[in-house]
Amino acid sequence: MADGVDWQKVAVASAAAQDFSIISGGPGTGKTTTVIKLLALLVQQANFDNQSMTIKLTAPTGKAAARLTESISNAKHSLPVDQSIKDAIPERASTLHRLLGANFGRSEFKFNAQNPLHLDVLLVDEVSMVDLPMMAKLIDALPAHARLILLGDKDQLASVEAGGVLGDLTAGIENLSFSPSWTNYLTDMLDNDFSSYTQSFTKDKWIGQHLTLLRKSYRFDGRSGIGLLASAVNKGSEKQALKTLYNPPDNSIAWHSVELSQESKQMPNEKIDIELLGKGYADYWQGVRSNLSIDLLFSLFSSYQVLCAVRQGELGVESINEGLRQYFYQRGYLNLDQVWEPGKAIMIRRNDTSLGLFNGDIGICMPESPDSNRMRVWFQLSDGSIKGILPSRLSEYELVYAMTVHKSQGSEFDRVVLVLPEKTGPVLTKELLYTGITRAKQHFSLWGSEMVLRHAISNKVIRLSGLQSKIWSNSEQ
Ligand SMILES: Nc1ncnc2c1ncn2[C@@H]1O[C@H](COP(=O)(O)OP(=O)(O)OP(=O)(O)O)[C@@H](O)[C@H]1O
Repeated sequence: MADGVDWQKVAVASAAAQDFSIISGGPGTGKTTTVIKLLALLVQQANFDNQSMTIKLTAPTGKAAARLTESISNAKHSLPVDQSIKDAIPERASTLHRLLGANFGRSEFKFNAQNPLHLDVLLVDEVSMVDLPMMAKLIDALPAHARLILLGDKDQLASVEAGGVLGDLTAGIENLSFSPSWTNYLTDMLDNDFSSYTQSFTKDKWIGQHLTLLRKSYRFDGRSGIGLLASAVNKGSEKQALKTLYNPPDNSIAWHSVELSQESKQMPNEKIDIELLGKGYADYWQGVRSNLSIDLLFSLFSSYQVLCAVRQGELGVESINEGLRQYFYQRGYLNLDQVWEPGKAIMIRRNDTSLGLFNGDIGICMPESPDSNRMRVWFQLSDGSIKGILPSRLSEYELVYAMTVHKSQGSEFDRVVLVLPEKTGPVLTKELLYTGITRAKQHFSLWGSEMVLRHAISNKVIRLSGLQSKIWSNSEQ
């Protein structure tokens, strides 16, 4: 293997030279930093050739698109390039549904093979959440000359729907091999020796040159509690994960071990401490009482999140949400008689294109104006703007003081609490744990029994789509 390779540079060299590339990396490995430089380079090349270039940014959910909008606009401002180049890079990302022109009441998208999208470069973030049918529709809608760049973390949970496209496409990414011509290209461009990558190259490993794995996290020190725990879980190492939890190297992680009763070995004999979970929202409720702006309330709300691995059961998202609602009532934050009142936070459960809302969008209930009693549910749209909707117009939604790990994909929070279920089960996998842990930027705390935790770490998602075998079947991974 080539030593001292800067994989961010490899990613740029790869995506600049080819129409299709995938950049995978864990949190803080520099996906945005890399891609913003890549976009600047593509614009510069187009300017040089006297061509205009239309770039579009997209992500599977509103939340992920809002994060992409924020991170691209931040990264763009610190780019050391001419303003004209910055101006050609968009800041606003849309959801995939919006990009493809979702039509209310119709299953077909406006943009498709017959009516392709108007763009030259498409950047898709959080690709781990995109399922196979959606990816197929997206590829169909691309014009023939388009350049497609996919970003994501291959180790995260795959989409709940059919087919984990990113996991399948990147299955052999840890052991890449390159064709001799590609090796020469990288060697010339980057001044590193890539010759060891040609050794096991066979023709069917064509995809290797389209993949780059960013390996170094600039956000977490690899030796921090969150970094060590995420890496232990990712490697499936129960021993290292438990060692990190029992003897954390710093105060970025906490472990609330729930002991199992001797008789059943299945039920925790200690209930979860709802008060402790609820206290994490104290700043948010303070903000609600002080009538802070919706922007500020969203930022307070997203600084803390309770996550659950499952929906049902005593430690599932439904009962934890109910427990939190009762706790907020006891604290005087909520009045259980009122359906809609300041501070109630919900998540949309079904796309509603007529309202411009998508499954997973989060809404906060607050008065229409500071001196009004009329409530609206406010949503932060993918472009960063805020939209207020009359509660009576909302149909399928649920409370969101706690959410499932699946729903948390594409979001990050300063502090995360992950509640494991009482019993093991097929949904509890190392990918789910890894996704939950890596949602936390500053502090992660885990509630659950050691037995359930051990099971989760040793349980891998089994992928059912045929894409992986089609691409990698003859390759040694
Ligand atoms: N090569 C680098 N050298 C120093 N700092 C870097 C480098 N690459 C990225 N960073 C810094 O690391 C932090 C995370 O980078 P970035 O936001 O690009 O990562 P990311 O993979 O997009 O993260 P995520 O998707 O998890 O939000 C940023 O503060 C960025 O400035």
